[in-house]
Amino acid sequence: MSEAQEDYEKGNPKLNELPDHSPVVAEAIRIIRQRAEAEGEQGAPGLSEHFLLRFLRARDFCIEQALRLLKNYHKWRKECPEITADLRPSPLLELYGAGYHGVLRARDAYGSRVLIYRIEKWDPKQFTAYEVFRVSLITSELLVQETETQINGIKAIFDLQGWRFVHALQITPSIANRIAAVMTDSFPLKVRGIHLINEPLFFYPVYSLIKPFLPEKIRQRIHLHGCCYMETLHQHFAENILPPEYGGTGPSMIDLCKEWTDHIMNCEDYLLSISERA
Ligand SMILES: Cc1c(C)c2c(c(C)c1O)CC[C@@](C)(CCC[C@H](C)CCC[C@H](C)CCCC(C)C)O2
Repeated sequence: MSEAQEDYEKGNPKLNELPDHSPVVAEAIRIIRQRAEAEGEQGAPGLSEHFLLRFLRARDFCIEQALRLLKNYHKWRKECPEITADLRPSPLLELYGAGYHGVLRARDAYGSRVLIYRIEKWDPKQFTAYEVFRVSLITSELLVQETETQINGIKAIFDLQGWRFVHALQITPSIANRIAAVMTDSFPLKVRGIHLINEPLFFYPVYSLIKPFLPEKIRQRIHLHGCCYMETLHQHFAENILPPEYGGTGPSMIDLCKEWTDHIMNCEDYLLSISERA
């Protein structure tokens, strides 16, 4: 068995560093495309090189696992039209405007992208959990285009300040199931860390709804910091990349939220083109 064949069977993180057009990468793309076509996988975004490459990188070039991820991705999208049918950000502008979501300008020390969500800014009377979920999917679809993010993954900080009973009611078992699926084997991003801060006691029942669906590997990457999070959060993220709201010296949340909103609004045509009912 050749070296490349062995890598394709077992996966090898070293291949992630190879440039898009190296022969080993090109061969992997050829194999996975052939198999995907043979199994009738032809979703909305097609089977282009750059599309297939993100599945290979997410699974360190193990072709079997990358193919399973690709199938789960298509299946998940079809099963969740409330989330995937229309990925245009404009219907969600008020949520963005409230400052619900931003992405840090700088990557962390491991090259991961860092996302921040502030539950306090989500009014459940105005937006359903499906719409709030869509915010995360839109960001994920844009970040997954970046080679560095395909290699080094993402980290998310959820600020659960202001989490209320009305929020908890939105997290039905079916939503909990979708949260777990998209974090584990239905989206081609490596989830390198989930940091919950300011979570109140009555968030734990919601967490225990999601937890059973998560594999051990992901569970270990979820950190519950509570309300005295500053010190423990700073063990994971350098102060110079965090906004002042979280004890850092980086750009403020207002600026980050605005920047990210402007960016996704500029990508509206692309986001429409990859919507499930485009
Ligand atoms: C590709 C991708 C997506 C799409 C994604 C997340 C991650 C890590 C991804 O890699 C995390 C967030 C999530 C699952 C959307 C969550 C939407 C809900 C409605 C937010 C409510 C608040 C949660 C009850 C808070 C805790 C959830 C953690 C245990 C993730 O969307």
